[in-house]
Amino acid sequence: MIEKILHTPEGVRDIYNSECQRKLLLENNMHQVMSLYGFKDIQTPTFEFFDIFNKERGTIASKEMYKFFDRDGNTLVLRPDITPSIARCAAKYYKDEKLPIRLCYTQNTFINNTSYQGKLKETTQLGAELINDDTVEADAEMIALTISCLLDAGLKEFQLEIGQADFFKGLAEEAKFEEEEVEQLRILIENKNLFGVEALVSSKDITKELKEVFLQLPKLFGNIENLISAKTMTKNERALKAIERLEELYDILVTYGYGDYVTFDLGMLSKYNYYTGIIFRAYTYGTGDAIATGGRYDNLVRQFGKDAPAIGVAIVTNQLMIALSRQKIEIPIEDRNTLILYETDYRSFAINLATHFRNDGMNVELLLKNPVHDIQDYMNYGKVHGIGGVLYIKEDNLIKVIDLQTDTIKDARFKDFE
Ligand SMILES: N[C@@H](Cc1c[nH]c[nH+]1)C(=O)O
Repeated sequence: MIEKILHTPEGVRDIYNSECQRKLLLENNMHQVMSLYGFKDIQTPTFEFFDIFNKERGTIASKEMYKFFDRDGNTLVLRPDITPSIARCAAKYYKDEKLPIRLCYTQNTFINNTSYQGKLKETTQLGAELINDDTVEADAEMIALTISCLLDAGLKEFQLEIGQADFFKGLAEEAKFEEEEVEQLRILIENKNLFGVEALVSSKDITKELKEVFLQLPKLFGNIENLISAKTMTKNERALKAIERLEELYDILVTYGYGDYVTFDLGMLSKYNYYTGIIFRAYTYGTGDAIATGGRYDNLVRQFGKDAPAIGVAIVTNQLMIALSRQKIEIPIEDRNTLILYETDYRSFAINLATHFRNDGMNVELLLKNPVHDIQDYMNYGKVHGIGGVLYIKEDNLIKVIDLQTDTIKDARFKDFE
């Protein structure tokens, strides 16, 4: 029975010991990259009013959110997505700012998805949002930032797939599809279900040319040349503009030196309806899920009262950790702690020594030796708990210096540490 209270609910888990150390280090390093691109931190609340994430915003479906009530009867949700919260903050705190705003965050999201294949319901996102910039240069910057972060994490082989929400939207607009049909078609194309697309499109009264592009859509992916061929398939202005934007984007990414990391997919559509322009996802070996997702959302901030274009990305740290571990890429953590172990008689000396070392920036674990345990027990303990060395204060004026990396023991005098 007591075992039961040790369990966590399906979809959430404890992260501890070296895994936790590696996760935080990874997040810190990538956060550093975001700082190098000029992004400034923001923290938003873990739960917000349901309205921030409702259907109109275009985030996830209501049934996938964790909802609850406050004592006044307001419906609250655990944030399933951070972009709408940032849009709210941009409208609230930067209302009159006309120039670009760069915000970044490391926060958890909560999605009540079905529990298949151990999918996590709480994940950490390392995100960046660039508001008040509608240029293709901003699109390129966010993609370059994503690539820089993934390279910094140690990944070598990954691809960033880029789509353009407007390509599909332009065609759907021309076909005069109902909202529901658009949604159906979106799912079929996203799943590359050619038969489904054919069945749906054939039942509609649209030109042969338009039908053909819809049928081709799930196949319109690959390198930049595939985009050029897609241009001959339609005269739809919005769709053509979408391709031109992608071509320009590619040119800029080549300037960044990142051309080889990107491919294009005009059939890529997102479950998030707030995307208005480019959308992208990063994939690598070792996990089927995207390790980063992002896109342009030019209409979302307006819903909170500020007319501002925006683009952002979220790197999903948990997925990235899985990929790194399956690719055997190390996140190098150091065993940086020193253990000062002392007998009661030497308490003052031990405390003073620990303070002295801490003032010098060393991590010190201070421990009174329990006679029940021998020195070997403490050495084993140190190895499991990230300790590089033990200073055992045993006798007057004698310190045993134990190096846990080499298992060597040397004697030192008190004065050696003054
Ligand atoms: N919020 C998106 C990622 C994103 C950040 N900015 C724009 N898009 C997600 O959770 O997938």
